[in-house]
Amino acid sequence: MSMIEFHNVEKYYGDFHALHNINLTIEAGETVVLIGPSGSGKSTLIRSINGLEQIREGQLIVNGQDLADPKTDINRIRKNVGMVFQHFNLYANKSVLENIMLAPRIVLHRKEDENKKIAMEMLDRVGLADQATKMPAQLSGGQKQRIAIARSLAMRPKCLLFDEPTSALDPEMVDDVLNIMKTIARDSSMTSLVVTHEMGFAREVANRVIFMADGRIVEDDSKDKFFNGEPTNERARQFLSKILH
Ligand SMILES: Nc1ncnc2c1ncn2[C@@H]1O[C@H](COP(=O)(O)OP(=O)(O)OP(=O)(O)O)[C@@H](O)[C@H]1O
Repeated sequence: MSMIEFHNVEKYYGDFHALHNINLTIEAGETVVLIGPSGSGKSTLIRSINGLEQIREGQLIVNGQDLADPKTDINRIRKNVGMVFQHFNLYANKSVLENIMLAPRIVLHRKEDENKKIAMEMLDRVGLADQATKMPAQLSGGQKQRIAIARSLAMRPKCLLFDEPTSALDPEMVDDVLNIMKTIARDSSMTSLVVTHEMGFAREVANRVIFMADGRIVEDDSKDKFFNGEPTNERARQFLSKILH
């Protein structure tokens, strides 16, 4: 079973046609980087995978469940598909540890002692075990994003969606976050779909690079074909030459 399948998906915001005939299959364990100009539909595509945006036509199957089927429980999908946002979205009035423990407690009914143990393991994984009792406001942007990643990992998802996770960060904090994302990408049991402008990340750990323009997927290549060979699509080629120089 594939992790994610888009079949002829169309998405509208009112009259605006945001996604055109999206066909895309992502297998378990893949790391897929999604790039393209501003407004090309990258966020819309990624947000539709965990039901933050609703598609109008076509079929979208995530972890074997059809999102368009009214019987599908979106919370069951969200248990397995975590999301990391540009602006962290931590709960400001809860400690770092509480931020991480909240969803497993409520959604998975994980026992308190096990929940805390796993939360501390995840904090350790992102190098912030010593920040457990801090409040989000006491952390830097890079630390907040690492906590947001730990929070997603604590749900033990099969798939993680990253929507420009480093673009709100000061440059000196970007690498710390990317290094954690690289370890996640190398974990073959995790599927990740990453919207990013960080081409170093894409070159190092992506399996595939997808390029979007005007709400369409216009290029879907292996990493090597994309970066070594010339992408077939003219806009992808232009975009690539701009960001690599
Ligand atoms: N809630 C919304 N209502 C109306 N239009 C929207 C909404 N969200 C996005 N759009 C429009 O849909 C198009 C695709 O937006 P989207 O955010 O998916 O692009 P993107 O490729 O992620 O862009 P960026 O790189 O700037 O984040 C844009 O033209 C945007 O203005």
